[in-house]
Amino acid sequence: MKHPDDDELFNRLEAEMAGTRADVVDLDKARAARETDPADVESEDPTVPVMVDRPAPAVTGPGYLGRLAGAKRRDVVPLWLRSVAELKTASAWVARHYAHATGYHALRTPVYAARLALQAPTGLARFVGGTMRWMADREGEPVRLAAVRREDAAEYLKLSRQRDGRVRLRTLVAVLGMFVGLALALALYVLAPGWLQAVSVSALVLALGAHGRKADAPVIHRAVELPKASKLTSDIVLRALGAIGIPAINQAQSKGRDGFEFTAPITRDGPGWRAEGNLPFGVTVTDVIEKRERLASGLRRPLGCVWPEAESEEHPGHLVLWVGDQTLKAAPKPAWPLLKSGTVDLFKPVAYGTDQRGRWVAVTLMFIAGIIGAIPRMGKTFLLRLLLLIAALDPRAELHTYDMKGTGDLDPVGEAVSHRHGVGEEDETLKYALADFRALREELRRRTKVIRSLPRDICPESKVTSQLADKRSLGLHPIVVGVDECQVMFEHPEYGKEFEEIATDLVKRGPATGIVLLLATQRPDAKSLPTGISANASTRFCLKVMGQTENDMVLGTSSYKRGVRATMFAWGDKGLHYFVGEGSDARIVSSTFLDAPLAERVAARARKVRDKAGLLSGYALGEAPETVTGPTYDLLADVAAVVPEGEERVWNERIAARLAELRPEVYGGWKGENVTSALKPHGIRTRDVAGTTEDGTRTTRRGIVRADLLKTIAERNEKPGAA
Ligand SMILES: Nc1ncnc2c1ncn2[C@@H]1O[C@H](COP(=O)(O)OP(=O)(O)OP(=O)(O)O)[C@@H](O)[C@H]1O
Repeated sequence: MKHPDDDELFNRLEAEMAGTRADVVDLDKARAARETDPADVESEDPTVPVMVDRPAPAVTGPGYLGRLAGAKRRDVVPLWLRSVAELKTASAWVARHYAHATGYHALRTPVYAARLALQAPTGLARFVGGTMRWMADREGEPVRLAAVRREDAAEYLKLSRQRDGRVRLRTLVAVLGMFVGLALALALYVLAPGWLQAVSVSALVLALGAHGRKADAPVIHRAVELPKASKLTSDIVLRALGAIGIPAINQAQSKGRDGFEFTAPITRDGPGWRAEGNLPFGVTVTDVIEKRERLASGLRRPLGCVWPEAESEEHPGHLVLWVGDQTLKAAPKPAWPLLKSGTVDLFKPVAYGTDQRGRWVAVTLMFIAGIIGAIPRMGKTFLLRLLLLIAALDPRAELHTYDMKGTGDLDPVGEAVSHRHGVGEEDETLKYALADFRALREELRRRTKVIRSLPRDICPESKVTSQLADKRSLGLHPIVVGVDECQVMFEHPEYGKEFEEIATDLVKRGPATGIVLLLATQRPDAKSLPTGISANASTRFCLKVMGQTENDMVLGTSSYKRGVRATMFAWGDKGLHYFVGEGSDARIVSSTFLDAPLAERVAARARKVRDKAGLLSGYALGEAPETVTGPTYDLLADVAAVVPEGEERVWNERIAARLAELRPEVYGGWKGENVTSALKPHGIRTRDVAGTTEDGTRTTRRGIVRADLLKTIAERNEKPGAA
């Protein structure tokens, strides 16, 4: 007969035998080996297989100190108690709750009194009836009747005697009580002042009214309906995990195991419960996130309450499950700290939304290039406006705002503080925007030169700092450019390529020079958000999208696969988005909701601060833009000029050097890569080109084919704006 451990034994032996020997294993011998010390076996009998699992050494892994050093310490003081803002918010909620309850009941006091007075006769009847029953010892009656039915004379006599004694005593107490009561009433009637009489009678009536209440008609109703959130227990979590249809969990549970190993107790975490632990081997958190809806069904909680997450420092099978008391949408949001007062230092993180647990999430706008993507009507414009308002609150920041949708959503910011502001997709606006973008490119070049020329001790990291931004003479103040519906720019038949070229440059080199580009689009695809831009953006905000392609376009390649899926947001989840940036993993954030009047209020405050500091400029002052530095050059023509006929294939580094010679003020400092990225938007592909270096070595480097260049120029001339 097969021993029940044989399978396990085989599995263990498999690893040992694989590739090393092909002996037929004698199971009895092997079993015996399991019971003997493997070390002995190894030394004494070479034919017996060596066990794969060694007995645990006395000390496993790092020593005590090592384990202590690596231990994860839980917070002594919870986060919400450490943050003054969160403590204030929590206290304000509690205060508001009780103020509301007090007001609610105070207003209804007369109604409550009338109801109680009406119920007083019933209460009196109940009181009298109850007293009579008590005096007559009615509670013992069923026992006495049972004795009668059993015809048990001895028992009956015993019970009757006891009852007689009890009735006598209770009657005495009742009569005494009645006399005391009457005497008290008489004394009150004769001696007490009017108010005390009134209070006593009212108290008596109310007490009788309360005694006469019906169970199904409460006198006092609740002032607030508290959401009922049941406690999250391990049973509920296991039940839900077993119901989502992951085979490894189901198999474990069918064998009587849990299928999930809790690594910490289930605790309260903000306005919800947090459970964490290890999924079975091979199951990842992404597998669970994919089945979030089923998980919510298993937990019997609304979808908006259930947030399974991975923890970046743990293995991919470590699940952190946070279950909120209320859906993210319904949960009360703390007031935005910058709503009524305060200014911003763009070099520091600024709170712009809250996470599932109601904690502030901050964004540092400096040194980023951000993209915002979503399907229409999910709150993309509101989010962009919020970020621009944050920028507006740093008086040093120069704002360039473009609302290509043309509905005026960015006007509160634009009218109040923007240096450049454009609304609509008319040709005039696009020309204005293009001129501004060209000026920004020039500014970018100027800034790179300024930064390069600064001594190391002033500019140690070769990028703008808050101190450098303060020095107006250097002109390195933050510039924040926000474009809503940016696809209008990039898809424009005439200016699209140039917009793309400049925006790509701003995304790549802008952050270090203090220029921040924020682009929002409702159609995140390669045309509306060119890959040169989407791939280089450092910060991403993705509200609800419909599919994997859009998701990865906004959040970065493979995000969908890793379980970062903005497709899971519901239609009503406005303002809810995945936020990638600030050097951390994707986080779910509910952005602060500021409607147009609130936005106007914040913008007006921002304008006041700027006005005081004398930092208002451009559009906000009603100034027309200075004559725009249009393209004083044509890149394609310039490249054609430096690649003479006969030179069919040429290295980009050579083109860069020749361009720099041709127009040092424009192409000074260009390298081969600059040529590559500048030509890319025009559709000119860079390939491997064989050539000879200055010292005569034959080698292959990146370059272009002259025919491609000429073809693109011809197409452009034929169809103005095509390239
Ligand atoms: N953070 C938020 N919280 C709650 N509701 C919001 C939030 N942000 C936006 N909304 C609501 O969503 C609606 C749509 O917002 P918004 O105009 O920003 O969408 P959009 O994605 O820009 O749409 P479109 O693509 O049509 O421009 C707004 O009218 C607003 O009421």
